[in-house]
Amino acid sequence: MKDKLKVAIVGSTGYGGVELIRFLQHHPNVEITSVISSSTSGVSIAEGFPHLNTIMEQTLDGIDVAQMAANVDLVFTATPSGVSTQLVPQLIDAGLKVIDLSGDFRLKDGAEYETWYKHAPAENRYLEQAVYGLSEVYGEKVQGVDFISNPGCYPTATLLGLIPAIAAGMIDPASIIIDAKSGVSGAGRGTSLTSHYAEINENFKAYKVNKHQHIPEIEQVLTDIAGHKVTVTFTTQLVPMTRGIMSTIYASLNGNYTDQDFIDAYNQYYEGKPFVRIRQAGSWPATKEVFASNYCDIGFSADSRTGRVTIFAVIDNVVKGAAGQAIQNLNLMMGWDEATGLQFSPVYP
Ligand SMILES: NC(=O)C1=CN([C@@H]2O[C@H](COP(=O)(O)OP(=O)(O)OC[C@H]3O[C@@H](n4cnc5c(N)ncnc54)[C@H](OP(=O)(O)O)[C@@H]3O)[C@@H](O)[C@H]2O)C=CC1
Ligand SMILES: CC(=O)N[C@@H](CCC(=O)OP(=O)(O)O)C(=O)O
Repeated sequence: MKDKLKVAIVGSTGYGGVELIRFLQHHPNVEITSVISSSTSGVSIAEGFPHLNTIMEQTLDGIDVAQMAANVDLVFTATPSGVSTQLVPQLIDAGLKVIDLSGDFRLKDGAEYETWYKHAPAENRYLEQAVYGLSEVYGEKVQGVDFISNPGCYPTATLLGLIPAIAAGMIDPASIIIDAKSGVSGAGRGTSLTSHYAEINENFKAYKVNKHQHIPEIEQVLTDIAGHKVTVTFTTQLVPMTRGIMSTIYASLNGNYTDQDFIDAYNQYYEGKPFVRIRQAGSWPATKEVFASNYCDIGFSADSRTGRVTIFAVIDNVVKGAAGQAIQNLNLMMGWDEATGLQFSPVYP
């Protein structure tokens, strides 16, 4: 039997890390060799996460780069921004493959990173080495590389919703407005007033308006696709649910395009991509329809009266927006079927 790829998960006690465990446990080509926490070690992960009782009782390890280099092939870093900047270069220098879930290596321009993330950037050579893993768009670039920067949750939904229309010249990139909503798990497991039950329950709340760190990430990719500088208006709102992102996108049409024109263009762009599903005309996706799965569902309404299109893209932020796409990228990196270990139906209702 072929040897399995040995992986470690740093940040395994966070939402992204625990979701990596849920999927990787069933991945036929992977063995989780080490689950790592910077704050708790020597106890079973099931102690802090009783839903893993009898399923995953591995003991949490501390961070030890030399030990990882000796025992594993690849490290997922599901760590906060600012932490990955410090840790990932050490892992790469130790000869490990890395898939980083943070925002620390997504922006190619270190100065721009510092402006939006308010942390010092990683050295340029690491920013240059990182391949941005929006799987459906940059899947070929990811193949065979050693270091992938996994996209942000909002950018994943937004970019998958926009790229085919921009690539086909169907919309004016200068007109794009993105109205994005996220469940609270997008903010991670750390406690803050924002995710306090009494603050979020029965509440809708805009935040980081025109200051969100995903704005430059979305613009960087759209600029690459359009071939000229693209800027967007992007607003994030917290909604009272646990998982899910809906990105509602408005743009001016470049012609008399119908819903069916969009459906055809998107089906063509995403042909052979198992995790993007395009809705029929008159049907728009809901977050529950992708819950706990790696799917991104997209629907349209092209309006000849206003000359604008509304595009809806939904994902589960913890899966397609983080752990699921990271595993899809692992599969692409390793030359495996990109759906390996990810073929679960959404949980419904
Ligand atoms: N939640 C989401 O929907 C998405 C998250 N992301 C990104 O993925 C990363 C992980 O997010 P998420 O799981 O939600 O975050 P959480 O806050 O839930 O978890 C973060 C993890 O990082 C660990 N950690 C904290 N500080 C350090 C440190 N100094 N050194 C090493 N480990 C540390 C924590 O565990 P411990 O104290 O045990 O070490 C914890 O397990 C973040 O960069 C986030 O921005 C990206 C897309 C979507
Ligand atoms: C609901 C919520 O708070 N979401 C977070 C997404 C954080 C995240 O995923 O950050 P990176 O992708 O930059 O790592 C936010 O808006 O900042």
